[in-house]
Amino acid sequence: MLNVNHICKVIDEKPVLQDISFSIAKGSIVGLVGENGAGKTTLLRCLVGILELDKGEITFNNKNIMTEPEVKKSIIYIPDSHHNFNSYSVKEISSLYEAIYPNFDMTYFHSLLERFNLPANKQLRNFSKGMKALFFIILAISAKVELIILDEPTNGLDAIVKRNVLQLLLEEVSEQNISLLISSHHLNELEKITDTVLLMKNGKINSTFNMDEVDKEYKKIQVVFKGDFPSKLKSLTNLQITNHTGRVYTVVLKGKANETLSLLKEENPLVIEELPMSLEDIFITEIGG
Ligand SMILES: Nc1ncnc2c1ncn2[C@@H]1O[C@H](COP(=O)(O)OP(=O)(O)OP(=O)(O)O)[C@@H](O)[C@H]1O
Repeated sequence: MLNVNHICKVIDEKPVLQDISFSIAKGSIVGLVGENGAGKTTLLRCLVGILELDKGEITFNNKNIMTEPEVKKSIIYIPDSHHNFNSYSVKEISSLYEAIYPNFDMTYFHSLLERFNLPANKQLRNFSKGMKALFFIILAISAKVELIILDEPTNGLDAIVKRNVLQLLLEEVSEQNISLLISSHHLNELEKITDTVLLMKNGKINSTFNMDEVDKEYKKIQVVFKGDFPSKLKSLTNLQITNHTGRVYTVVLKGKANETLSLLKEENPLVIEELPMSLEDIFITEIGG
């Protein structure tokens, strides 16, 4: 559906995106994660043609988004800040989106406003930060497009609304067979809903994870030795200590995990236990921290 082929973007002589390629299939939920300044927002802005590419191409349903811009009616991008809309009313904004997106469903839009207790007769400046975030997610869903791109969508939402909104997005994906691309620093939320996660570092896609196969690639182990952590294990390139409190160490093994696990066991640890691997563990292992 969406294909990104070797795209590059330079801003102020700085290479912000460097040779990025990936694709998003119909019906999938893809997460985009990376440290601050990695280039996530720039990438999202390129995907919808707000920023021009310096190299590479982006196609949606085999149509180039730059040379065949009508294809952008099938994609909606919700940025992480909505200040530009403050002086407009709910009615004005929904009418604007209805004019842009041919399948915009106004009846559904109003039913979602009601479901989430948002007023339909106010200006956006009267909404709290969380209400605005919720409003734009509802707007995106009501546009009935094929791909929704969300930048930090759950910032400012309280725990209950957040859970309901994520549930709503999941329902839309399974019932309408749409796709989602979500950039977020909330790794615990992303790991619950995504099929694939793209990890960005310094303007590049550092790695791509299929969330169902993470356990094959990594192992997270908690281990306690009688004395210090053996120095010969510390020098292993596929072993990273991610945490330690006293003599209790948490390590992540990447690749050849079973072989390295045997090396740990050979050092006769007092305790050795495998823990579930989270997206945050992957992030720390790959980005370093
Ligand atoms: N308009 C701009 N002018 C100058 N530099 C820019 C501009 N937009 C982005 N950059 C630079 O590009 C890099 C990537 O920024 P971007 O906002 O895409 O990162 P990000 O991964 O979304 O970060 P964060 O997680 O903090 O939101 C940063 O170094 C940033 O300073």
